[in-house]
Amino acid sequence: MDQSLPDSASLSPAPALTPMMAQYFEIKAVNPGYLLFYRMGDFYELFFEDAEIASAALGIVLTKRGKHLGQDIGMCGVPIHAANDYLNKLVKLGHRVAICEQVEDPKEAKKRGAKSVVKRDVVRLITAGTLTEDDHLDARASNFLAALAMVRHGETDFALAWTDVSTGESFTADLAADQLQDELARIDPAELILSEATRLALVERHLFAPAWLPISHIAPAQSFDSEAASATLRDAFPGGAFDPSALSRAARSALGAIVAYISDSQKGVGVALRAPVLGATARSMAIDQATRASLELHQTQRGQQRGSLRNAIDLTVTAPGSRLLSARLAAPLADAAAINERLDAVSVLAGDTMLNGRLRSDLKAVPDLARALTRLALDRGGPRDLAAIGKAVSAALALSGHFARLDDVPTVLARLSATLAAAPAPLASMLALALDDELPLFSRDGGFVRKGYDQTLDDERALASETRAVVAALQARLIEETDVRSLKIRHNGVLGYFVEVPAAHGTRLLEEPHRQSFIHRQTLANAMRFTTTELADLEGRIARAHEAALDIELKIFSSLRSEALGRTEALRELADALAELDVTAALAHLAATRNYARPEIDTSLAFEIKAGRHPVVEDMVQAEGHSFVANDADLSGADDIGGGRLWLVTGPNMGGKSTFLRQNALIAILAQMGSFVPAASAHIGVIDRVFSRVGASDDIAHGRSTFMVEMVETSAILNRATRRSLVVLDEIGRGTATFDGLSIAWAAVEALHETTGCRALFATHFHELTSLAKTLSRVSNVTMKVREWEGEVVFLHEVGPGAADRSYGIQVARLAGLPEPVLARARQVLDILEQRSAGTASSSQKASVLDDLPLFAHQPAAKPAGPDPVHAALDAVRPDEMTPKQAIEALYELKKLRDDARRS
Ligand SMILES: Nc1ncnc2c1ncn2[C@@H]1O[C@H](COP(=O)(O)OP(=O)(O)OP(=O)(O)O)[C@@H](O)[C@H]1O
Repeated sequence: MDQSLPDSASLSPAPALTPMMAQYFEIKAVNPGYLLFYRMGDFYELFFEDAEIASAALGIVLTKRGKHLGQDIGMCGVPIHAANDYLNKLVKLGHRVAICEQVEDPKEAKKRGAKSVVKRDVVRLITAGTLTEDDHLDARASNFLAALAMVRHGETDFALAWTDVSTGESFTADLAADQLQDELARIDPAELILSEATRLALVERHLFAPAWLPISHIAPAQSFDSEAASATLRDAFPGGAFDPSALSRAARSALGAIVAYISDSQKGVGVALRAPVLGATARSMAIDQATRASLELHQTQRGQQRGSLRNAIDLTVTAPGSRLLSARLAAPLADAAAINERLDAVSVLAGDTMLNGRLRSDLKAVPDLARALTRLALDRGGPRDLAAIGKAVSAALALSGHFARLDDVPTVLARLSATLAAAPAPLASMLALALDDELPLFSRDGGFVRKGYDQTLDDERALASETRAVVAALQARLIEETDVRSLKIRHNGVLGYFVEVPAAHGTRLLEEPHRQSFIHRQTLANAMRFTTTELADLEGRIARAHEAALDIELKIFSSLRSEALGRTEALRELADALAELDVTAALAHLAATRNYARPEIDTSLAFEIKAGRHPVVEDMVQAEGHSFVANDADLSGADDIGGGRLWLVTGPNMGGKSTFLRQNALIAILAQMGSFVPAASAHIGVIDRVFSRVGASDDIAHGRSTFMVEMVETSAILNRATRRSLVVLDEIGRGTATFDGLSIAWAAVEALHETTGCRALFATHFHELTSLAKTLSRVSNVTMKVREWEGEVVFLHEVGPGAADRSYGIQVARLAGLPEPVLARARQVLDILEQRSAGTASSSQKASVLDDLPLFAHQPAAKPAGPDPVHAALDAVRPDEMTPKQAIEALYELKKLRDDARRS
C-alpha cells in the first residue's frame, strides 16, 4: 500500500495543492484525452471528470475524496485484479486510458520525508488500436491501427499505413482521394490516426466519412513529418529489414506516424512490427464499401455475423487461420496465376479427405503463435506465451510429416511444408524441458519451471518446502509445550505466519510461562493469534527461499524469452504458414463437404456459371427443408465484340432476382480469393472490380434519401467500372417517379453496354427496358419463372430466357397479409391502368378510375384478426357448474360483449 498517500483530511480543504494532487495534475496534463488510471495501492483510482465518465460507463460507485478549489473531488476506483475487464469495457466504448503506476518503492519515497509522494509515471497508453492481450482482443478478428497521411504536392495525394499491433503485421498503400473510403472500409480499423490539417482538408472535400469519427484520433502534425519518419522507421526496423526510401513520401509519413504512436503508447518498450507489405491494395480485386455491405461479406446489413458470407464459409480451426480467411475475403486476388496457385493447393487437399482430416485435427491444437510472440517482444508475455511457441513449433514439425504421402505437391503446399519442416525444433525441446505442464499467466507468480531443469532452483525449492516440514515440526512442539491440542500454525497475507488457538485457550498463552514466548497479535471472535521469535525467524527463511527460487525462475524466463525472440523472423514465417495451411485445409473441407467446384480462372472475359448457388441462402433454404434451385449465368464476352454481356433480369417480386444477382457476385469473389465455388462449374476471366448495388437503403443519418444514395452509387459505378469489372445492379431508378426512374435505368444500361463493356446483371421491374435487347447486341433478357395456380403465384426460382410481362406485386402483397378489400381495389385499379397503357380502356373506364379513387380511402378496414370476445366468453361458460344467478349474469355479460363489439 502506498504509505505516502495523504488521507482525505490532508486533501481537504485545499488552499494549495497537496503534493499528490500536484503530481496528479502534472501527469494528467501530459496525457490529454486519456482517462488516467492512477495507481494507489491495490486500486487504480480515477478523479474529477475521469471519475464521472468511468463511473457512468462502468456502472461503479462515484465517491468523493476531499475538495479542490472548494469543489468536491469526484473519485472512483477499480481493483487491480479486475482492472483488465474494466479496461476492456472502456476501450470498447471508445475511451482511451493511461495507466499510471508507482515507479518506486514507497519506502524510497518515505526516505525523502514523511509527506513525500511516491513517484508515479504513465507506463502504457491503452487505446482500441494498440491492444495486445488476449482478453482484450477477438481471437478471430484482426485489430488494425491505421494512419492516414496527406502530402499536398506529392506524386500521390494520400497514403494509408496500417498494422495489427498484436501480431506485428503492417501494410502501406498509396491511394487517390476517391479510394480512401473504400480502403478504410476494407481494413475496418479499430483506430485511425491523422493530423488536424488532414482532417480539415478531408472534411472540406467531403471525403471524411462519418464512420471515421468515433475511431479518429488527431495526432500532432510533427508525427507525420516524412523527413523525421525515415529515421523513426530505420530505428523501428533495424538490420535493414526494410528500406524506408522504398516508400512514397506520404506512405513514409503514415507509417512513421504509426510507429511514433505505438512507441509512445508502449512507453519505450519497442514496437515489434514486421517489415511492411508495400502497396498492399494494388494487387487485389477492388470491392467498394457499398458492395461489401450489399453482398454482406463480413457481416449482414444489420451488422450481424450470422448470415454473412464469412460466417458461411469459415471452417478454419485456429484463430489466426480465421483472421487470414477474413483478410482474403476482404481482398481477393486479381492475378490469375496467383489465384490458380491457391486453387491447386485447395484442390489437392479437397481430393484427399483423409490427409485433410489429419491436418485439420492436428491444426486444432496449434496456439496463436503470432500474438504470443508479440506479447513476449513487448515484454508483456508470460510463461503461457512461451509454451504456446513451443507447442506451435512441435505441431508444425508433426504437420510437415503429413505431406510425405503426396506424390505431386503443388507450389503452395510445398512452400508451406518446407516452412513447417524448418521450424526451430531445438527451441521447442528447450521449452518443453524447461516449462511445467500447468503454467501461471504471469512470470512474477513463479512455479512454471519444470522440476529437474535447474539444480539451484530445485535446491531453493527444496529449502522452501523443507521449511514447510519445519513449520509442521514446530507446530507439534508448541502443542506439546502449551498442551493446546488445537493449536495451529497458519499463514495469511497480513500477518504472515502466526500461531492460532481457540479463544478459550488464548488466555493461557497470555499468562506465564507462555507470555514470555508468545506475542499477542490479534483477537477474533473464536480465536486468538500469536507469533513467536522462532516463527518470525522461520518466516524470514521461507520468504528468502521463495525469493531466491523466484529470482532463478525469472532469470530462466528471461533467457528462454531471448531464445525465442532470437528466432522471431523464423517464428513469424511459421505463424504465417500455419495460418495459411489452416485456410487452405478449411477451404478444401468446404469444397468437399458442400459440393463446391473448382473455378477455371484465366485472363479472358468469360463469366460462365453452371448451376450456381447462393452460399448463404442455400443454407437457409435447406434449413427450412426446401431445396435451393441452382441457376446458370453466362455473361462471357470478348474484346472483339465490345466487352462482356449484360443480362436484364425481370420477374416477380420474391421471385429470387436479388439472390441470383448476389450469388454470381459472391461466386466471383470466392473464386478470386482462391476458394472453390457453389456451382457445378465456373469459368471466370479475372475481374478487377466487383460492384453490387442490391437493395439500396436510406442514409437519413447522413442526409441522403434512398434515391440520392442510389444515384451517388450508380454514378460511382459508371465512372469507375472497367471492361474487366463485374457489375450487379438491382432496380436502379425505383426511388423516383416512374418515367424519371425508367429513363435513368435505360441510360445506365446503355452506358454499361456501350461505354464500359463490363459483364453485368441488371434486375428491374421496368419491363419496358427489355426492348433494349433488340438494339444492344450483348444485352439478353432473362426472367425468374413463376407458375400461377388457382389465382396464387408459385415461385419456381428458376432463371430462363425471356422477359416477365408482370411483377405479381399484388399476389405478393396478399402473401404479406394486405387486407382483402385493399387487394381487390388494387386489382381493379391495375386492370384499368393496364388497359389504359395498352390503349384499350374506354373513356368511361378511365373516368371511373378517377371518380372511384377517393373512395379507396373509405373502404372498410378489414376485421382485426384474433379471437372473437363473444365466442371466447361463451367458451368459458360452464353451465353445469353455475348457480341460476351466475347464469343470468353470464347472459347479461355476453349481451354486453356483443353490443361493445358492434359499436367498435
Ligand atoms: N434459387 C432459389 N432457390 C430456392 N429459394 C430461393 C431461390 N432464390 C430465392 N429464393 C427464396 O426466395 C426469397 C426471395 O428471393 P429474392 O429476395 O432474391 O427475391 P427478389 O426477386 O429479389 O424479390 P424483390 O423483387 O421483392 O426484391 C429468398 O429469401 C429465398 O428464400
